[in-house]
Amino acid sequence: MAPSISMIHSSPLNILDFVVNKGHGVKGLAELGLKTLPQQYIQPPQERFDMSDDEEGNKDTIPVIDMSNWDDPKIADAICDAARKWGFFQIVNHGVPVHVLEDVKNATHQFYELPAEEKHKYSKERSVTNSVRFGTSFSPEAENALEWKDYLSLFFVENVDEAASLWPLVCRNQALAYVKSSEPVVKKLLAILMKGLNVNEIDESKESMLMGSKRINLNYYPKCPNPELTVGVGRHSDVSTLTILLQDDIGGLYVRNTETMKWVHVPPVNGSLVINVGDALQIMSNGNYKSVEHRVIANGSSNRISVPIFVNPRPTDVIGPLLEVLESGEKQLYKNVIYKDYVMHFFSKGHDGKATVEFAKA
Ligand SMILES: COc1cc(/C=C/C(=O)SCCNC(=O)CCNC(=O)[C@H](O)C(C)(C)COP(=O)(O)OP(=O)(O)OC[C@H]2O[C@@H](n3cnc4c(N)ncnc43)[C@H](O)[C@@H]2OP(=O)(O)O)ccc1O
Ligand SMILES: O=C(O)CCC(=O)C(=O)O
Ligand SMILES: [Fe+2]
Repeated sequence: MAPSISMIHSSPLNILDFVVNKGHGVKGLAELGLKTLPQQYIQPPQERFDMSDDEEGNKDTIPVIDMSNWDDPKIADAICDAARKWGFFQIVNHGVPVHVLEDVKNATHQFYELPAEEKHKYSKERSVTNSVRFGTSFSPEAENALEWKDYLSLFFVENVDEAASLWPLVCRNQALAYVKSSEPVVKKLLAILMKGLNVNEIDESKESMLMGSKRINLNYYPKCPNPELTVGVGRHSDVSTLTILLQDDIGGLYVRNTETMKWVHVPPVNGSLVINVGDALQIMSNGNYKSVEHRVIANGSSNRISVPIFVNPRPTDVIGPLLEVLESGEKQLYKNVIYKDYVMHFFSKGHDGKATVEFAKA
């Protein structure tokens, strides 16, 4: 029997069962026509978005960098400066064809249009592989309040073609095309960022640490009955080396300006990709490049999707500040950690802003 709103609301346990265990996700919950947000999603006041942060006066914006002349030293400087100051920037003329971006956005919608029982096949409990996971919120077992987001997460170490044979058919080719066609710009960005740290050659071991594994997430944020009480994604920094984020035209991603501590909107720019430094690169660069806190608000009038590619070390890699950086004599801020341990720590708790990186503090 299809559940009714009153059945769902009657017991707090039913919400979790419906959303997490039965695989309906928050999309299924939103489609029941809820008028009020279930209590499990109510965030503490300090984690809700204060709309006064988004007033006209807050005119800060992250840089938008044109990559068409990427080997121009001015472009390289702009990229390294943005990674040092903001940890975030947008790129245009990046070489990933517009149709590839449109196709992966459409495929994301198509995946979420599948019946719940179809998506549930990819849940942690049922998926035939750890590398394909459909889930909701961030770490529902560890969070005090849930987040208003569903995701499909596709992971691979090096060989994407092999991994992709297990990805859902409805989005497989489109996700694959997006991963493959973004690879040249990822390599260019990493080469520029490494040069900015006096690393002039990326050998095999560095290549593994910088981009030995990837995770592509298809995120879905359904329309929310009380967006002011919850979040799409709570304050966090990514644990990746770099993240390449494709967003649709709805908006709602905010980045912390680490000087003013204000939240700055990342406006959708047609055809652009949002790039951000993750914790792994903050650690390798000994804090010279910043992995900055960001969050996504919930939206009361529109569904939203985004498709981040997290470019990571391999799980077994040991990461720490690069020798080339420490040679200048700066104090070592981070110790060496096994990347898998770092990621397990990240997933073992709810989103807690910049606290994850404490795990690697020297
Ligand atoms: C979901 O909302 C998110 C996600 C993010 C992600 C931001 C990133 O930067 S992702 C990049 C992370 N890096 C990697 O994935 C590369 C390294 N990966 C690994 O080392 C492994 O895949 C692993 C993460 C350590 C998982 O190892 P495995 O041996 O396969 O063990 P599992 O039992 O599958 O998982 C262990 C533990 O982690 C949780 N978890 C695993 N994968 C995910 C995932 N894709 N999404 C959410 N949670 C995941 C899982 O809950 C397991 O804990 P249990 O207690 O449940 O057993 C940013 C913001 C977001 O809102
Ligand atoms: O949806 C977005 O714009 C950002 C999502 C995000 O920060 C993440 O998945 O790590
Ligand atoms: Fe993120």
